[in-house]
Amino acid sequence: MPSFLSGGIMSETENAVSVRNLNFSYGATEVLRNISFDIKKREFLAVIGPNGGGKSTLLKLLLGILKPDSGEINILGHKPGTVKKIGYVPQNVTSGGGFPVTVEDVALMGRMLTRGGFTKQSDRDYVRMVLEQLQITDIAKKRMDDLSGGQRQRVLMARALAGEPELIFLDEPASNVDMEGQTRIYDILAKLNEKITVVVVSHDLTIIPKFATSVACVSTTLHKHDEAEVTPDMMHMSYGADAHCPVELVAHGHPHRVLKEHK
Ligand SMILES: Nc1ncnc2c1ncn2[C@@H]1O[C@H](COP(=O)(O)OP(=O)(O)OP(=O)(O)O)[C@@H](O)[C@H]1O
Repeated sequence: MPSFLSGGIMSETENAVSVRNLNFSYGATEVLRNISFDIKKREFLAVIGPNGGGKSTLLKLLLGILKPDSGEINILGHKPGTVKKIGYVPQNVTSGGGFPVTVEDVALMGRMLTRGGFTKQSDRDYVRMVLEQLQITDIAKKRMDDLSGGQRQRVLMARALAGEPELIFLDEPASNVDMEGQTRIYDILAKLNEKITVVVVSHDLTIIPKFATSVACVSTTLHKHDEAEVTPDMMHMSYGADAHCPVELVAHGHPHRVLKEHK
């Protein structure tokens, strides 16, 4: 059976993402200061950091939704917003948007956004296969307004994957999803990561040892480690000077595993 997990032809640039001296403020609120980092192709980067640290803002800059105050961003060899083969799953999908569109239509729109032209039967077949792999075929004809938050999140993931991206950004993709759904999402991302670059913002540090190949901590500045480990510096940046293990580390049954050093 064909699978969207087997697609993804990489373009020729060495890095999927390169950022140099990036600065961004919302008015007088400085959000990101002098950030430089690279994401290599086929990395699985986990982006962590405190609430309000600038993680979502960074993703929006990489996607070209926001413009930097200064600095350079290169995505698959191009300027942000000009590359089609990028998937994005946004955070907090709290409403269906009030549009009378079905799940199938949303996923198909994702495919047509990156591929252009008219919808062919092959596009419909591909979308059906993506829905199957995400186990949402049963809701294909439902309207977005009639879905739970977790279902909507999976539909937006389907929309991103339907475009056969080379690089996918996900902002807390499992936040509205139960444990079984979370495992399914991360298993799919791990499989996708055999072919494409994955960047996931997550508060759940337990994904790091299981899935990530690198970790970046964003708290106005950015510290990146090209290994799947959270250092004491990152803990300090994310959770403050008196940081103890976050609840998720214990609750998911992997206490302390991601910590290089724990005091
Ligand atoms: N549209 C906006 N206008 C003004 N300020 C904003 C806007 N969006 C975000 N901010 C502010 O920018 C800062 C960074 O927000 P951002 O959402 O990027 O952080 P985050 O790390 O993704 O947070 P969280 O983990 O809570 O999702 C915060 O202080 C936030 O209040």
